[in-house]
Amino acid sequence: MLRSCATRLRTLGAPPAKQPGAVWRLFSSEKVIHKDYGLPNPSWSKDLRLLFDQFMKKCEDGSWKRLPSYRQNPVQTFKEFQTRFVDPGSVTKEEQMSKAQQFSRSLEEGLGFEYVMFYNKGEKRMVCLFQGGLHLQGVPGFVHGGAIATMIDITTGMCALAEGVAMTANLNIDYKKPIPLCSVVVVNSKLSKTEGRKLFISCDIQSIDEKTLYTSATALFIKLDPDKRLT
Ligand SMILES: CC/C=C\C/C=C\C/C=C\CCCCCCCC(=O)SCCNC(=O)CCNC(=O)[C@H](O)C(C)(C)COP(=O)(O)OP(=O)(O)OC[C@H]1O[C@@H](n2cnc3c(N)ncnc32)[C@H](O)[C@@H]1OP(=O)(O)O
Repeated sequence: MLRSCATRLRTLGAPPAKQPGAVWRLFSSEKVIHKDYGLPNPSWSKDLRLLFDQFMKKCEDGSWKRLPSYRQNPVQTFKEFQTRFVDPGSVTKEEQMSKAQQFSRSLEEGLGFEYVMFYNKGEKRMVCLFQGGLHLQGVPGFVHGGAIATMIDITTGMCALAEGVAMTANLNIDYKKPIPLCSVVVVNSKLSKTEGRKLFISCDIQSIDEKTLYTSATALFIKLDPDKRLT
């Protein structure tokens, strides 16, 4: 389903996957550099690089695909989303739209959310390799629960988006062990059931040696109905 996910995201205006660093002209007066954040940077630990390399190997036979990740979606993405699902009276102004950023990509490199996602279409599984930086602290030395929820929402969300444009309706999280800051963990999500527009997705977060289960969660996403306005 990844091809259709990628196709859908492109339909919504995301930059094509094969053009990291390409210059995208959104308005005649504005140029935005779209950097692909799902690639190694100097803040990535040895563990994260190692895991990244392992998953890139898995991509070679086509069973897994790495997802590119951008800080900003082109204005066209907003426009198409709003045209399809938002009441014309409540659409966001174009100037504001151009300044919007993906929340999880808006912090300084290495201090916030460092992650990369891989999708297995056959298994309907989305895996996220995540390193939580020092500015995600909750209890001293550990990642904030809200930051963990964010990563679960994004990972399950991307799993859901492979099926269509969907939003989180419900997220249940069991925090079993605290996640140390700067450690690398594996967020593993899978579409477990579909009922009409409802997508049920399970998710857990484990240490890289799989010995520690930090978090387990279930999420319900609802595919948006084009005949209903969100606002
Ligand atoms: C959306 C993305 C778009 C574009 C992507 C572009 C770029 C991608 C780049 C990065 C993406 C990163 C991933 C992002 C993932 C993050 C996702 C979010 O954070 S979404 C934000 C949080 N969620 C919301 O704000 C949603 C607020 N809720 C709603 O707007 C609505 O409730 C809804 C979810 C849209 C559902 O409303 P509908 O009117 O469409 O559905 P209903 O007729 O009410 O229900 C259908 C069906 O589902 C059952 N149901 C609904 N809600 C719940 C619930 N909370 N618990 C259990 N069941 C629920 C309902 O009972 C109906 O069931 P049925 O009668 O059996 O059919």
